[in-house]
Amino acid sequence: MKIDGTPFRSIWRAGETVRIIDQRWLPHEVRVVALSDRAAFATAIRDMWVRGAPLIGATAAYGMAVALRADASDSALDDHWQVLHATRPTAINLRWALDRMRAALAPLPAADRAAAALALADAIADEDVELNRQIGLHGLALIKAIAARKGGRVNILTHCNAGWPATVDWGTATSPIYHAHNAGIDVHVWVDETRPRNQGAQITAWELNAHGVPHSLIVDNAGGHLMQHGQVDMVIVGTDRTTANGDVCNKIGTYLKALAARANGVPFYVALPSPTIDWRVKDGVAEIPIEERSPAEVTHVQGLDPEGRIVQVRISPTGTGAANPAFDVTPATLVTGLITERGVCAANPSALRAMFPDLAP
Ligand SMILES: CSC[C@H]1O[C@H](OP(=O)(O)O)[C@H](O)[C@@H]1O
Repeated sequence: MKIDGTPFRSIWRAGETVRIIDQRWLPHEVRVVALSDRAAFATAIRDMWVRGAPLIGATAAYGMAVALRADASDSALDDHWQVLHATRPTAINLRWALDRMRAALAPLPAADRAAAALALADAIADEDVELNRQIGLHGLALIKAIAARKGGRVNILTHCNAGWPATVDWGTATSPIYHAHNAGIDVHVWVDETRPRNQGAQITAWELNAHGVPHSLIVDNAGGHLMQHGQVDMVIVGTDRTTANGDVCNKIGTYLKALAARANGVPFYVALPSPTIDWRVKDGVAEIPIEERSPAEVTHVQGLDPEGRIVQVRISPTGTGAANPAFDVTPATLVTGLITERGVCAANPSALRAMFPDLAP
């Protein structure tokens, strides 16, 4: 999408150099950095310079390609896989991308692996852009139907950031919104700030602002109230891992939004590209590993000080500890539909298998 009129992706290549937007400093600074070796890629994923399931996968693919320049031996291929896979546990796209890279590279002579890996990483990035564009077209049909039914502004609530910075481009949850806005439909987005890291306040609000999409920032706990008062026509969120049964793992707080949506008759949609489906897992609550991040993300908050410096401030007493589960799992029974690149399907095993007969085991 565009930043000040200039088209951007969240990750791109300039010759042999891979560059990213370091998202830790958004919305106040757009810092572009080059990632030069395996350690830099691992740090960028682990410390959330880049984040969002599809982008994590694309970044890991490029990380594998850059790592192979240093050592492309069979043992190194496995070691690169291990180091990059260990960065974050929940988004399945990380494993999906690394598995796809290793499967394609292992049969090649070591001398050919780095170049082949770079080409495959490029392909994974380009595929992600197209998958998300297609998600947007299928989601657009849902928004159009609501607009036709109510004959006015469509109010959409989203949680965290499943926007273009969470992917290579377009986003997943935001792609239908961008398509609807571009088609002249009057859409407005309730943007959950999304504690503790505030990806909604810092990234979703920033990207919607840049594209001119009407939006309002809300505290995470306002969504249920807005739904009770008829202020939310649909919820669209992203996901970091969706199971073969249709259970949806996403940023912490998503489950509560799904409960409020069900209680108020608000359709709850999840937008995802097929690499985010983990066909090996059925019961999301029991089986998906939930990342536990630093308590400091809860006890501190980042923002601009009066002098315009980006600072962290403590918001709780020094002696207060914190728990920080980064994700939760919404059972498939609370999901109205899954907006995929092939169409909208029900969140159940048979519908998923019918939508993806070539992928389902
Ligand atoms: C399109 S996937 C976006 C997904 O990833 C985010 O998590 P994080 O910022 O920790 O990587 C969040 O769960 C979003 O819904």
